[in-house]
Amino acid sequence: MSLKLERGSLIVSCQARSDNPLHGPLFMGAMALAARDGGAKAIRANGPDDVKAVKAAGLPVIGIHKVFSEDVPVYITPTFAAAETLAQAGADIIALDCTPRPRNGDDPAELVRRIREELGLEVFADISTLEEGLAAEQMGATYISTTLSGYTQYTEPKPEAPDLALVEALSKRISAPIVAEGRYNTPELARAALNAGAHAVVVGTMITNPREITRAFVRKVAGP
Ligand SMILES: CC(=O)N[C@H](C=O)[C@@H](O)[C@H](O)[C@H](O)COP(=O)(O)O
Repeated sequence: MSLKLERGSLIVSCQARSDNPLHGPLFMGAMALAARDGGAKAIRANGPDDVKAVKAAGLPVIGIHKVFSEDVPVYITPTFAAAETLAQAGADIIALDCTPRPRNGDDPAELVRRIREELGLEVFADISTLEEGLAAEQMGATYISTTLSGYTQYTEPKPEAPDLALVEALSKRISAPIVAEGRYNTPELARAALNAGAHAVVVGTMITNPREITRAFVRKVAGP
């Protein structure tokens, strides 16, 4: 299966870090089933174990492999080896950090080329600026996603709102489908992304992270 998303598709990101009580393939697999039943058109998942588990929902899977290493900012699928484990687990497309930041890993253009040629898979580029989106398109990425806006040193501090301006700027300059991702925390914001030119929207935290959702409620309820 490759990733052929219709315009207006909702992608649900099912991820839970190791300190999250919902960490692990059992919970992420169940999240994917719930997302599918709710109408999601694809799942974004982290690591080969979770990718395998979410495949059971029968939806296309955008696989990422977060590998953290000290002193470098890039952690989303930084190496070909990380991408390979996702392919073996059944990912339908590989997402990776396509920013030009220092990494313990492979140059993103080289990674895109090898993933396409050696794994036979397409690439979903995570970027944070218009320039990075333009570069990712040149590298041969199939989808360009605003995932990292607010999370690179030069786009910090992270605002509360999603980066709709980046979606609009990318959609005016790039013919590849643009995916809006990062802080789309309400259905209205997801709709606004489509109106700004996005082809699809990824929602993570507000659908699949009850701890963060609880925190958001607590902040309002317990505040002045
Ligand atoms: C910056 C980074 O590492 N983003 C990650 C990428 O996979 C995930 O932690 C996010 O949850 C995902 O992008 C969806 O965004 P949101 O959870 O805001 O809906």
